[in-house]
Amino acid sequence: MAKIRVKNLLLRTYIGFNPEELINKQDVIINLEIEAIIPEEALLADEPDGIYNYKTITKKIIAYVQEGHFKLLEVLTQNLLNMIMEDERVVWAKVEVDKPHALRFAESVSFEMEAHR
Ligand SMILES: Nc1nc2c(c(=O)[nH]1)N=C([C@H](O)[C@H](O)COP(=O)(O)OP(=O)(O)OP(=O)(O)O)CN2
Repeated sequence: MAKIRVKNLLLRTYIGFNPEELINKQDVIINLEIEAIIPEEALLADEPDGIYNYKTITKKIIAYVQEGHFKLLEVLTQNLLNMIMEDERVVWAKVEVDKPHALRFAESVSFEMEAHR
């Protein structure tokens, strides 16, 4: 078992339900923690066959976030978590999505959600 961390993935998307948020993209910062099974053969052979490839899930998330429209931060967070858990090799995952300047007097607001098998 191994824990993978993808740190501070900075993307732009439509996030929020205020009128101006529906038409202007904003930054979101995504942090992922993924515990996945590592095949013994991959470790012994130092070969990528059968590994949980962190690039694959990161690219999928980038495309999904950049092409999507989300009114609620919790919906975006939950959908990313669901996407990660679709892979049977993932035993546990945590997703945090940060929305900088979401509130006038706060640096940011974030939602954090986790799931396990
Ligand atoms: N549970 C959630 N609550 C809110 C979400 C959300 O996604 N989940 N989103 C928003 C708004 O989209 C936005 O992030 C903040 O709202 P806003 O009213 O504009 O906040 P301000 O502090 O800027 O409000 P002012 O009245 O201008 O001070 C809200 N809640």
